[in-house]
This record gives sequence, structure tokens and C-alpha cells, in this order.
Amino acid sequence: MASVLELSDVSYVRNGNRILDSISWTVDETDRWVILGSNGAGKSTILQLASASTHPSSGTVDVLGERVGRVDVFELRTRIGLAATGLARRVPPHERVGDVVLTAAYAVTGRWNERYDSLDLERAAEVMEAWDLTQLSTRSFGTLSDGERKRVQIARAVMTDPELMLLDEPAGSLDLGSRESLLESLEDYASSALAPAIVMVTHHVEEIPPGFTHVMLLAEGRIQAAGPVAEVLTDANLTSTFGVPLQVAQEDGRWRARAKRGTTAR
Ligand SMILES: Nc1ncnc2c1ncn2[C@@H]1O[C@H](COP(=O)(O)OP(=O)(O)OP(=O)(O)O)[C@@H](O)[C@H]1O
Repeated sequence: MASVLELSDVSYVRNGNRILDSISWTVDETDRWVILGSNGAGKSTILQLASASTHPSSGTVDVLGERVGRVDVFELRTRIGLAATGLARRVPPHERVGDVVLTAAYAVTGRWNERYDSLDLERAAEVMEAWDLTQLSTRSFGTLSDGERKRVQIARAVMTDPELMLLDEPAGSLDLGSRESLLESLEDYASSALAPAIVMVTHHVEEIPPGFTHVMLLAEGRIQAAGPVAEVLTDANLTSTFGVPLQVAQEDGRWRARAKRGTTAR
């Protein structure tokens, strides 16, 4: 099995702040990973490294067989699907939804003078259909609800048929109905034999779509545990990661976690 992402002894330091510390981690092509951890743990920074948006301070990052720092990142980025709020913020608010999806073909966030062929247009239409966006295709991105924007971001990430899909809090800020519908779509997408390796960042075990295979627990820039979901999601591991006594349960492929009663009062 080929690895699509490999971090070897990666540390990431900014302004004297050690944001990631000695991270070694491999994602194989059939893996669907979730990265869980508290605010500021370094989750989004890992996605930035994985999307070749930044370089490690030490250690090495290999994405799709290419060493970050030695490869043309613009070419590499067209092979990676990234759905993240930071990227969504760069989309001009007046940009039409159809163009937000289509411009992924050139890894740009605003339509300008690029030339798209009929295959690009067909692919964008197909992806919007699959992610229930066809009826929104002429709406401007700035007028969408949070839930609709999340779908557009994922559709944009899917557009180029990426070999690695990176999702930063795809269900964050969604209402219950929108969250459940998005998780179902992600479950369907991830279960396809043609789906790429996926890494999804979230704060909540409730947001792990069924079928995701692995979990990394991150705290203060260090891996607390990483491996197959059922082995890693234990009371002890979640408790040490979040610093609160937690208990976790699974039902029908979905996970839930809560504090042990009477243990969080300060
Ligand atoms: N340029 C920077 N200089 C100093 N510290 C930074 C810089 N960029 C990020 N950080 C810090 O690095 C830490 C990790 O940030 P990151 O966004 O990766 O965390 P996260 O786990 O995704 O957090 P959240 O769940 O809140 O989104 C945070 O404490 C953040 O303040």
C-alpha cells in the first residue's frame, strides 16, 4: 500500500512558539483519518503542512511522493483537495457558486482569464449535482448559509479528483440537520473505492463519519495516540488529550463522548 502523506519527525516553530513537536505520521492511500484535539493543539497546522501551504521548521514532509520544499507547489496543490475556512475567506463574496467549484481546476479562488474546456465544465456540473448544489450554482458565494458554504468548499475540493483530500472542520458551525446530512454525504464519498485518502480535522467525536478508519489525538503539538479508530478512541486517551475525565461510546458506527458526571466542576 502506497503512502500519500508522510511526516517524519516534524516540528513547526513560529515566533518562538513550538506549535508542532516531533510529529511522525503516515497516511496510506486507503486511509480515512480524523485528527481530534482541543483548540490550539496544532490540527490546522498539520493540514497546512499536508497541503504544502507551509514548510516544517525541522523534519520532512512528503506529499504524494514529493518532498515539500523541493517540488513545484502549484503543481502539487492541484492534486490535493483542501476544504478549509482560510481558503473560503479568500473567495470573493460576489463569486458565483459554479465558479467557486470550477476555479479549483486552476487552484485559484477567483475567476479571471483562465480557459476552461468542456471536460472542466462537465466535471463541475457533476460534482455540484453530487453535493446537492446545482440549484445554487448561480448564487454568489457571499449570500450562502454556513452549511451551504461548507458543501461548496467540499465540492471545490472534490472537483479536481484529488489524490489526497484535506477537510478542516467540515461540520463546524452547522446546525444538527445540516451536520447530519453532511456526515452522510462524507460517509458516501469516503466509502467509494475511487475516493482518495482523506484527513479530516474536527473537535468532536460525534462528527466522525462512519467508515473513517484512523484517528490521531493531538494535544499541545504532540501526538497522544494514533491508529485505528476503535483502538485509539478510549476513555483514557480522550481524557489525557482533552484534560477532562471523559467517557466515549459507539453506536451504529457513530461515536459520542461526554464528561464523567461530577468531574468537571472547578
Ligand atoms: N504565526 C504564528 N505565531 C505564533 N503562534 C501561532 C502562529 N500561527 C499559529 N500559532 C499558534 O499555534 C497553535 C496551533 O494553531 P492551529 O490553528 O494549528 O491549532 P488548531 O488545533 O487547529 O486550533 P483550533 O481547534 O482552535 O482551530 C495556536 O496556539 C496558535 O495560536
